[in-house]
Amino acid sequence: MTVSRPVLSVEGLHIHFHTRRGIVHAVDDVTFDINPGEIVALVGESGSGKSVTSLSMMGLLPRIGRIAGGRLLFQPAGQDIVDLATAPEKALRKVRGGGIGMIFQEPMTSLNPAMTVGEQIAEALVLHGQANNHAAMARAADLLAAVGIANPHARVRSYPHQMSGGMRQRVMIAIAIACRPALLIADEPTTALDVTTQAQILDILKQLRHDTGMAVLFITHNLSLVEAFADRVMVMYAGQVVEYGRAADVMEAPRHPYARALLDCLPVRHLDARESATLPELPTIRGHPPDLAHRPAGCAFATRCDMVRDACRAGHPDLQMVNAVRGHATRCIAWPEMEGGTDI
Ligand SMILES: Nc1ncnc2c1ncn2[C@@H]1O[C@H](COP(=O)(O)OP(=O)(O)OP(=O)(O)O)[C@@H](O)[C@H]1O
Repeated sequence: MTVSRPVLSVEGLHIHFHTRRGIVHAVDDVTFDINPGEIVALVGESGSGKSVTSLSMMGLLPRIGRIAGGRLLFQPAGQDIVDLATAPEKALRKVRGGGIGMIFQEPMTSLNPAMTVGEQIAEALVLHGQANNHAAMARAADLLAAVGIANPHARVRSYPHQMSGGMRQRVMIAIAIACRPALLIADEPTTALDVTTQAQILDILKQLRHDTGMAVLFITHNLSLVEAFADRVMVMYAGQVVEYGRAADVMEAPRHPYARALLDCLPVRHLDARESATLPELPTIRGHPPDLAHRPAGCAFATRCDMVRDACRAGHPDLQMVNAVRGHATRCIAWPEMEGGTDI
């Protein structure tokens, strides 16, 4: 039996920002793999380090940020391994939009308003040597069809402002998948869209991974999307992965108080607007994340945690296995005392 290797292995990643307030430890020892065809969700509040982790893979960190340690091994099947943490800009340029595609929250700011969507898709193909100008325009129409845009041969001549938000996001996906990437990074791809369009976009991504074997790193602050969409989830807090596991396991029985608190903040799903209006106000997680320029000595969640004890403030908790067979781990020493703690 051949076991395929992960398409991306992140090993002990540290990212620092050199600011006037000191060194901000934005990402602190993050390790994970993504396998071919797998959808992995990276979840956490604003500022937890999700975007910075993904930007580092593309060599797109802001100027004051740098990778201070670790490896980012990009290893698509049949190709040489590239360490994206140390690769020269020329190699990163080849990976960006080539081996790794990327889509963001607001397609209007990423699309060029002065070019037709067909020209923009074709440009990606020509830039990466996938087609000449003529063939690229024909392929652009195929790609629009693949992301569910009706009348693709006419639509290649549309400008972004002539399309709805949902259609523009489909165009962004078409550009991102144009060069058949082994990995797609989707950073809050549906946040600006209504619920129906959100579901359609996620369905397209699922279908694409099914058809092409592309892996997806899905970045979101919205845990309610994770269950239906992702295979595995990693919960980030203050620059660290605090829990990871199969999406269903983490949603069913979270083993870190932060993950549990995020779940408690979810609205009851599948209610219409009138029914939701009658719900009591949603809980929020009290307190604030720590200042990443002055990391606390113990657990970063200790000041906000209702299970905190002295040992939590004393030492820095490591990730520990909850269930090794199912690959479920938490960075909490108190997890056996959580509801249903030992019986999954
Ligand atoms: N340009 C910057 N200068 C200084 N610090 C930064 C900068 N960009 C990010 N950071 C630091 O990195 C941390 C992680 O930021 P990041 O954007 O990855 O969070 P996020 O989880 O993606 O949040 P969001 O959901 O709001 O995008 C921030 O809390 C901040 O401390």
